[in-house]
Amino acid sequence: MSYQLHPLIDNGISKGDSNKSGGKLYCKCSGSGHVEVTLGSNVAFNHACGCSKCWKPDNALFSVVGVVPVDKVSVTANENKLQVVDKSAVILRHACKDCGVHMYGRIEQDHPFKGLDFVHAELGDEKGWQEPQFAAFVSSIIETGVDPEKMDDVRSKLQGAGLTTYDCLSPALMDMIATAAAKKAGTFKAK
Ligand SMILES: N[C@@H](CCC(=O)N[C@@H](CS)C(=O)NCC(=O)O)C(=O)O
Ligand SMILES: [Zn+2]
Ligand SMILES: [Zn+2]
Repeated sequence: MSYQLHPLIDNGISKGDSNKSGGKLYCKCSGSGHVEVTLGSNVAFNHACGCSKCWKPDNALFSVVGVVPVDKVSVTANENKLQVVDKSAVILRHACKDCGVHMYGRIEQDHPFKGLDFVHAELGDEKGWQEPQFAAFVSSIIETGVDPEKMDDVRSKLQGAGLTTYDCLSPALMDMIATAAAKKAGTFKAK
């Protein structure tokens, strides 16, 4: 193919290990200068994201990002190298000042996903992280410069890799957001 979706997707997705209970993530700085984040659980809702805000490896059109409870995330080396990319975003993405890799994204404001941190498990040198489950914000890759005429091809490649494509989040995640909104609005109907 003339473009890369993501290294974890282009060559066929490998299943994760359901017993995996965490591991370490490293930024791309070499030697002892890397930022290290230790996760105390596997990622959940791991997915490809085409939005312009999520960190992507070189030449990839998509990010792969999943969530971990905030209390399972700790920065275990070189935390002083982290800075927030965009303080006005919902997800405060903490990136390495030197290599630019996003080590974790945290939500501080009131939001249905508050309490979950967004991480890129591919930054770990260990295998077994949950494999990508779906592709989100697919149309957003146009905003990063992809020719709109390539979209059918991109979607069929994602689907061929086993990823259902969405132009926002998956139905399960959109339902969680709408449920929180309904509770706020007073329109929520419990079963
Ligand atoms: N089309 C926009 C979509 C951005 C967007 O909404 N990203 C989603 C998926 S990561 C989100 O939840 N963003 C919240 C945030 O970035 O704070 C873009 O590509 O920049
Ligand atoms: Zn770095
Ligand atoms: Zn994103």
